[in-house]
Amino acid sequence: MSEPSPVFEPQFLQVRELSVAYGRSQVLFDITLAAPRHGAVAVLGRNGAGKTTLLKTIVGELTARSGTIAMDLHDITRLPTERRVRLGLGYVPQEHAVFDRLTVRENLEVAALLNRDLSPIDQVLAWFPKLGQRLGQPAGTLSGGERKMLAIGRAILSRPKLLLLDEPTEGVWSGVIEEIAERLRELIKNTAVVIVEQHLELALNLADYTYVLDRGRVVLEGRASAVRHDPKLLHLLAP
Ligand SMILES: Nc1ncnc2c1ncn2[C@@H]1O[C@H](COP(=O)(O)OP(=O)(O)OP(=O)(O)O)[C@@H](O)[C@H]1O
Repeated sequence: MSEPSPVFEPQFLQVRELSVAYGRSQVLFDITLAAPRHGAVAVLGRNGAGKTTLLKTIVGELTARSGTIAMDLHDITRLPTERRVRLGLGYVPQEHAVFDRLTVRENLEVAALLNRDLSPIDQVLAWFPKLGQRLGQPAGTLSGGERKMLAIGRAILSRPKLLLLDEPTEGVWSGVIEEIAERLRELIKNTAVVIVEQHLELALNLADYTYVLDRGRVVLEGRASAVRHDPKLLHLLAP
């Protein structure tokens, strides 16, 4: 008797041969990448490699020149951002992820208002108890770590099925990084996550699979455990 063929779960996010340009300047070249329904993939690469451009194109802030983006088998390549959000897309951008002049509470309330599928703000506070002590404080006065917690908290209020995280620990004191990482580990158990992260150890720890970009191309990919030991890795990340 022959072996039964393995059953593969379809990937939740499927990016195929994606090319993106700013005007005449092409920045991404034929990127192919996938993320499972429950699990994280990391996107690494030195400054300017194209990581943020990739996330912005998946969100719909930038338009693909060619290639396709599918989410849960829906082709979203030409959909406006709000339709992608309705299909379950969440995004924590690298910058301007919170309203500086609004308090922590107001930031969370605005996010809850914008999302139809409300989950209580209390859930965010249970996740990040530090925010509970800062509810009346303008977000602009938070520490780097607290701002990231608020940004992630705002994103999870909509219970995204796919969450894109652009440098969730940038500017965060090392003592707080593990606290954020712990929450992300919980989230990854039931969410598709794409994480762009400079903190190599953290990225390889959280992700099942890793893509390394260099000048807009995927030049190395594989299971995080294999990429970690690839001799090309440090060279590709060197400034
Ligand atoms: N609005 C823009 N107009 C023109 N070129 C841009 C624009 N934004 C980014 N670029 C260029 O696109 C390339 C990729 O930038 P991107 O921000 O995607 O890289 P990155 O890998 O996210 O870098 P970093 O780690 O520094 O955030 C860079 O060469 C950058 O200068």
